[in-house]
Amino acid sequence: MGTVVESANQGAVSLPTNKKVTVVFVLGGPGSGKGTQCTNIVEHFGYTHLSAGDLLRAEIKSGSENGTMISNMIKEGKIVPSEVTIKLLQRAIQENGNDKFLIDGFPRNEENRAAFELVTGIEPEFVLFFDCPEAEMEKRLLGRNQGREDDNIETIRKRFNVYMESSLPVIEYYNSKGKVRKIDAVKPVGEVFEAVKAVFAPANEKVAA
Ligand SMILES: Nc1ncnc2c1ncn2[C@@H]1O[C@H](COP(=O)(O)OP(=O)(O)O)[C@@H](O)[C@H]1O
Ligand SMILES: Nc1ccn([C@@H]2O[C@H](COP(=O)(O)OP(=O)(O)O)[C@@H](O)[C@H]2O)c(=O)n1
Ligand SMILES: [Mg+2]
Repeated sequence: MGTVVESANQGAVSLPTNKKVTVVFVLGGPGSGKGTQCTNIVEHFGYTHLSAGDLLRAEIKSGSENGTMISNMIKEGKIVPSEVTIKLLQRAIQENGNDKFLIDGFPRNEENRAAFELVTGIEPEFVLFFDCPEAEMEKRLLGRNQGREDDNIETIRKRFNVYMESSLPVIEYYNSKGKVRKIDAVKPVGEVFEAVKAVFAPANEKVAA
């Protein structure tokens, strides 16, 4: 079952305005393994991976007028206003030929969730939720080594607070609608992916097992 993107993009580039897409939200705390597992899902199930955090970091690098604001918010572990993030997600969906998307790290608060639904009309097929204890997430973030400005203990603590206060309620919201597929994310990468596969397979299997 697909949904329709009502395009708000009236820019110079001609983009499809009514694209039917399937969306899976990939949620979980910072360092729970969202990005790692999305890479595996892309390989096995043919989705396109859109990381909200990666899109925001690319926007900073592109020299956008919002760059300084986004950069400051990421350093503080705060959630960037939905308007900015949704525009980036919409553009990425419209520019991509695929019709199946993993949206990783979004929606991260109630404002993200409600605005995305209102602007795009998209309801997720389901929400993949990586459940991981804070101590394990902290250890992973401190060892991530990707040169991220927010992978330091001060920002990590702020991000954990934002996660508890703002992101968990979004997961609860989808849980009450029966849409959450919860994964025990504390195990090694391969074992976590086995659990992920059970959620996506067999309907979506790209190649025969
Ligand atoms: N199951 C796992 N066990 C141990 N380390 C992991 C696991 N999954 C991811 N990692 C590592 O933890 C760090 C954070 O993972 P990442 O996929 O970036 O998480 P997120 O996108 O949720 O912040 C990375 O260095 C990654 O290699
Ligand atoms: N929906 C989102 C996603 C990320 N972000 C910002 O980007 C930061 C990094 O997000 P991320 O998804 O790359 O982080 P990880 O969970 O992968 O560690 C967040 O802490 C927020 O500051 C946001 O403002 N809104
Ligand atoms: Mg990530």
